[in-house]
Amino acid sequence: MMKYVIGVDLGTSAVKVLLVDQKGAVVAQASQPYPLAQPKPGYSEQDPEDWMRGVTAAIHELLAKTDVAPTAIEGLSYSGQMHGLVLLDAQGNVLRPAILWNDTRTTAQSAEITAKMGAQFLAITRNRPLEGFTLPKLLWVKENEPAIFAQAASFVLPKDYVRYRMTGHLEMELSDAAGTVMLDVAGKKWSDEICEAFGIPTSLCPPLVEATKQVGTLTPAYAALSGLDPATAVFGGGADNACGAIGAGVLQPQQAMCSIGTSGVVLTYEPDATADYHGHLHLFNHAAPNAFYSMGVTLAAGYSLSWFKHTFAPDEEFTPFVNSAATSIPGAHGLLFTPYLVGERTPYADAAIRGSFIGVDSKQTRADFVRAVLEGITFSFRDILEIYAANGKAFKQLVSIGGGAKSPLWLQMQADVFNTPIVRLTSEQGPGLGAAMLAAVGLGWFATLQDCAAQFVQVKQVYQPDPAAVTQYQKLYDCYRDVYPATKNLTARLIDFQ
Ligand SMILES: Nc1ncnc2c1ncn2[C@@H]1O[C@H](COP(=O)(O)OP(=O)(O)O)[C@@H](O)[C@H]1O
Ligand SMILES: O=C(CO)[C@@H](O)[C@H](O)COP(=O)(O)O
Repeated sequence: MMKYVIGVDLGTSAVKVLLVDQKGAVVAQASQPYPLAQPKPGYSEQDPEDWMRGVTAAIHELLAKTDVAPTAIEGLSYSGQMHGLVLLDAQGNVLRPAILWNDTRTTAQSAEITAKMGAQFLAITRNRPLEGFTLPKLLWVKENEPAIFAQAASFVLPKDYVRYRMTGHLEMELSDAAGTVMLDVAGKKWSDEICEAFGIPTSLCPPLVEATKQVGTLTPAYAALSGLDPATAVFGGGADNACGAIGAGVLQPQQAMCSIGTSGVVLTYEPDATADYHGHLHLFNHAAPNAFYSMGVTLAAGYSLSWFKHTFAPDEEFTPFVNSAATSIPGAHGLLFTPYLVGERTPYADAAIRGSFIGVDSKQTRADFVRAVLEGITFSFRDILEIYAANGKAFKQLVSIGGGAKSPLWLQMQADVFNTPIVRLTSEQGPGLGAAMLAAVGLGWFATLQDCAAQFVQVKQVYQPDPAAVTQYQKLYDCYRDVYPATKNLTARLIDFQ
């Protein structure tokens, strides 16, 4: 009898669930969106209850789409949006809305961490204390909501909360824990030094669990609610970018991926923790055992496109809207866009920068604006590749995943802007597939994630750079690079008018 696993990808815009068989075929998938609240400029929050509603509804939809018996689904694991702070009281109740990875209210706390620990912080956590990471969020709650902080008994990350609700086991998984910047990344343990320096009781930090470790099974109550079998084995899961890398087969040195979700990421596998990008890129524990990955992050990648669509074409379908950019040309008839809608992380750690359209001309059409948005997002990924290049790393190809990888036009644009072949997989659901692979390996179906990738990760097409477009895009990228310094002070002054 064929056996199955489920990968639950708890994204920022939606939860995606994948039912995958032992051969790696995605036999069914379902998705449920949830809202994102921005109560003030720079704030970004979600209600963990919305995640639970979304996950359960998506599992119902998944089961309804197939006649696979729940008892044939042997395991389930997760991929989760990173860094989001979920504060729990002693009974496991959520104390306030989750503060997400793209929330930048924490500039003062980030500066405070740098002032206090500086280079030592980078040496322990292998990262700079950027606004999006969890420790500055914890400090923000401690300083601004002391009554809530006083009630906190533990904190978890988004997918760890969902796993807790499904199994009753409260743990934090290692690859995601790295993104709290409270971890000794090379030592794979909580840093007592950091907790002590910032007055965070170590009792708040839950036990750590590895990605392929079984934490338990579903509670009878959640099994009854979801329609899954109570014996379903539940595994730790991973940070969405770690899972995206696994689902893209990025499991060897020199392999790299580009992910266009709500955020945008360029990531490469690091076999050990010796890589040193001096804090210009993140370095985290991989969900693959004893490995690491480095990455740069564009805060508003797919989010910029979604913002543009819901603002100017709310009633159109995504695919024709994106395809309308084909009627424009490289450079969008002289229009450039920078995707700094919520500030930026890589290469500019700047919560105050905002996006811009430069070169608006009366001959331009809406298609030019769509094209400029796609190009601006893609140039922001090129910025990350330039950091890798400055550190001696050039990639032979990049595997492209995430919602943005649905678009052939955007995939070709990536090949042209990066002057690098772009690999499209049979499914763009890299993080969800990675989550399913963690369950498959946890169940012992494969000895290693690499063995599992050889079976599960299938290439659909490779997009080769077009030399004429590469030349055009090089000139345009040179202009793009000049937009940040020219708009930094100007857009910061406009924030007061928001
Ligand atoms: N047909 C499409 N073509 C190109 N991009 C798309 C398409 N549909 C959605 N997207 C982009 O994909 C993004 C969502 O990607 P996804 O990987 O699901 O994100 P997340 O995991 O953050 O929820 C959206 O912000 C949107 O810009
Ligand atoms: O903050 C980061 C990585 O450091 C983001 O990449 C989040 O992990 C959200 O991912 P998506 O929802 O865009 O997949």
